[in-house]
Amino acid sequence: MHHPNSTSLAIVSYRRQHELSQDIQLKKQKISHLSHEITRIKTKNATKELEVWKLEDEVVQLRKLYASVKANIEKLHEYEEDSLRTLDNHYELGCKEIDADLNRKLLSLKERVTREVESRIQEAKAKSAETREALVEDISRLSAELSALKTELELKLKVLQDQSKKQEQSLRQASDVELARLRDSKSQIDATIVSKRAQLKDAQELHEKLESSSNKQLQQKLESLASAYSEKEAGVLEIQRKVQQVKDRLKAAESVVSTQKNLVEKYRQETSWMQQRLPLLEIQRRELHNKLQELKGNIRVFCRVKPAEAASCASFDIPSTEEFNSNGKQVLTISSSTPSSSFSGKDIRSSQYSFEFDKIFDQRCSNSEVFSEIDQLVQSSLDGLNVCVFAYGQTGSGKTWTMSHPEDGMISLSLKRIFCHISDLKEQGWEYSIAGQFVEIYNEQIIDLLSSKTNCKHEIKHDDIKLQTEILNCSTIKLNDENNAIELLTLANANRSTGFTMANSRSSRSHSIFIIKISGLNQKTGQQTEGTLNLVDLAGSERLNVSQARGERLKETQAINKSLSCLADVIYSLSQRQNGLKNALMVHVPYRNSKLTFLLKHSLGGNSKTLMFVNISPLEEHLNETINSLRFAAKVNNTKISS
Ligand SMILES: Nc1ncnc2c1ncn2[C@@H]1O[C@H](COP(=O)(O)OP(=O)(O)OP(=O)(O)O)[C@@H](O)[C@H]1O
Repeated sequence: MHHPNSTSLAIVSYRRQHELSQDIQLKKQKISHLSHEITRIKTKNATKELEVWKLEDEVVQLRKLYASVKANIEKLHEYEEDSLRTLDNHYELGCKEIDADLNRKLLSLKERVTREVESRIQEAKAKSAETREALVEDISRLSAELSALKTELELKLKVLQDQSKKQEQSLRQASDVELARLRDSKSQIDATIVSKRAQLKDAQELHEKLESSSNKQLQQKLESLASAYSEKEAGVLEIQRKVQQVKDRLKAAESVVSTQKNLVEKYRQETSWMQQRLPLLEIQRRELHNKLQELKGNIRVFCRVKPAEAASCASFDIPSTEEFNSNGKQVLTISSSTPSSSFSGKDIRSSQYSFEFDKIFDQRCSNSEVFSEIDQLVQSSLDGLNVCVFAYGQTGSGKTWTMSHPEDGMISLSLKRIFCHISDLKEQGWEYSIAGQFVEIYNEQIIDLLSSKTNCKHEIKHDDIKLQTEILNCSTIKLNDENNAIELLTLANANRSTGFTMANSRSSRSHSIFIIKISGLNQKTGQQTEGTLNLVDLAGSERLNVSQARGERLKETQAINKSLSCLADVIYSLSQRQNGLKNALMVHVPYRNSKLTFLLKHSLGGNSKTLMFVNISPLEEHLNETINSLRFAAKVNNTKISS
């Protein structure tokens, strides 16, 4: 293969050869030389030519190869194009298929997604509806709460605003006051400054004056000022000491006050505790009080000896107040130098008699001392029990003195004590209602001493459940205080029979009974009580010669004897019952045998308390009656007479 460059070179070199051959001719010297060169070049050229021929051959070969390669390439191209076309076709077909498949899938996916989306939308819609409802509820609830809160906040705000307004007002007032005070103090300070300045000026003038005065005067003044100063200092020290003393005293007083306060607080607590316990303690007190009265005896007999008026007294041996025998009784011994012929049985021959009593009051005892023994029975009547206090004895033995003395008789003192207890018990919630009746039993007839009506029949009615007694048509006066009671007693005394018998006033021939009805209600505990206190002044017990009595007097005498002996029988039977004798409940108590015992039925038996004063005269001449009275006492006291 011949390269174009090589070809041009060959042409150039041929031309040059040609030129050179022309030059050779022209330059023969150089030709030989150059001929070598040429020969060498020719050789080289031939080699080159050969190489060119080889190269041209190679080029031809290569061209052939190129052509075949090109043909192959073209074939390959064709094949490639065919393949590509086929592939394109396949691709197009595949693409179409894939497209179709994809479209299908897409469609189904679309449908599925659409369905899914729709269902989700439905669900979401449903949920959103629920949520919306809940939200609506929440919102309405919250708005209600909000409005409530708002109202509350508004109220609070208003209160705060009011408070702040008030505070602002008070602050403003305080600041105004403070400002005024500051202004005052400023003006005071200004005034002080002015006065101080004036003083300073004075002092300066004085100073100048002093400076101008002699040294001696100054010295004297200085000394006097020094002594005055030391005096003042001592005074100040004294004042400081006194102030310290006052402070110390104040401190001590404060500590005393705080101790007192603590004590007061302690007492207050104790008082409130006591007040709480008071109703319970009151119940216990009542129970204990009643037990004590029972231990003392539900039937008690006391003897009271009237003060001696004459010299001819029987010899009375009365024990001292504290002297009791082994039975817990006091023994009265009477000795007589001239035994009375009216004594019967063995007593006639005896000149010394002994009687047992629960208590004996001698001639010196006052009514108040006597009352101290029945005081507790008055308390029992306030506690809801029925109580009877009798005064028994011959005419003139001191029954009326004991029972009805206007100042310190048992009636007066009992009333005083009742009203006193009532006011004491008020603190514990007790309210009492007191009513009084005053009757007389004369010839077995009841006479209402609070009424001026005569010929009025008074029947006795018993309430066996409440253990209370009622006298029909009998006046009852409500007693609110002692004055009412005094009015009642005055009225009774005025109405009391003033008819005279042969020897005595009719009052001595009748039994007088002052009935005090006591009803209590405790507002705090609801407890109720109903008690009756009967204060009885019995008819004179002296024995009358029935055979000598005529008409009214005979009737009186029989009635008195009957009722007194019946009273003794009733009390005796009751004491037998209470002493727990065999078949005690079988013991008959003859209440009905007299008006007196029938009237006092519920105040004599059961849990009621009976007290009998046996009033006796110390006179020798009354010894018979005294012995009779003591016998009566012995019977009701269920004791034996020793002689
Ligand atoms: N303890 C006494 N101290 C002083 N004087 C007394 C005492 N007891 C009685 N007397 C006096 O004795 C007199 C008779 O007393 P009183 O009227 O009390 O007796 P009585 O038993 O009530 O008589 P009657 O049955 O007639 O009513 C009165 O004058 C009275 O002053």
